[in-house]
Amino acid sequence: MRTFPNNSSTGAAVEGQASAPRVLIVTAVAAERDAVLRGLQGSGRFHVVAAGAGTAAAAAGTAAALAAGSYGCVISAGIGGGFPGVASIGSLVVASEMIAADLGAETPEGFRSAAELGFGSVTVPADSGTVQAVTAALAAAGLNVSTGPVLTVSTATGTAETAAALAARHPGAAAEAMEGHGVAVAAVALGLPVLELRAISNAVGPRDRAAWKIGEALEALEAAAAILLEVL
Ligand SMILES: O=C(O)c1cccc(C(=O)CC[C@H]2O[C@@H](n3cnc4c(=O)[nH]cnc43)[C@H](O)[C@@H]2O)c1
Repeated sequence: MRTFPNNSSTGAAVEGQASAPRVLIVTAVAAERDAVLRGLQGSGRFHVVAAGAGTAAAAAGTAAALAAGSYGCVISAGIGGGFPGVASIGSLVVASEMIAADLGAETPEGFRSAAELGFGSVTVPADSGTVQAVTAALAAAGLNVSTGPVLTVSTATGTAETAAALAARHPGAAAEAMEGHGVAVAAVALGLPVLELRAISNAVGPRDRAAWKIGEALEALEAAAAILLEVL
């Protein structure tokens, strides 16, 4: 059982189930929230909200939930696209870092990130100890899990060219989704450890919406949530 720094004003977290700090899980849509809730089996220590798609909704929803309650850890969770050869459909990805991958500017020389343009970092590292603990627990449960950077994008990748460009800019990128960096920015603003967990529904590449395995991904998300119960 891990403990986390607690953002309540009443004191530090104490080891043990009864006093362990609460965990906030933020999904985009209700189907993702409901899959997580099924896995959590009614545990009152987790609060799960569907905040909407995209970083603005994710950051605002996370900030609102954190303002209304006391939490020791925040998780962005949902389905996502997996980079071919790194994260296959139906597998899980635990982010090592959450990267705002399309925050920047196009220039005649190509894309420049906001960090390269001098506007500050576009990367939020996940809490490394928790990443290791969660990844190990998911693997021990027999789930197919990998760890690597997860890219937050405003436009889902739909061509092989964009997929290749993202992979080249972010070596080792495991997945892309649309909320992780927003959740992470809100959590870090309050000094809370943050994670991102994605269940892979589709490959990052040429758009083929009919091929998305949403049911399979939601089942993997539910199974992963059941493991979170044991490890957090
Ligand atoms: O149609 C449904 O039943 C359904 C059920 C659960 C989730 C959805 C979504 O469309 C979720 C949108 C959410 O998914 C993430 N996502 C998934 N694949 C990608 C991708 O390849 N690139 C970017 N984002 C992806 C994303 O976080 C969206 O917010 C539908």
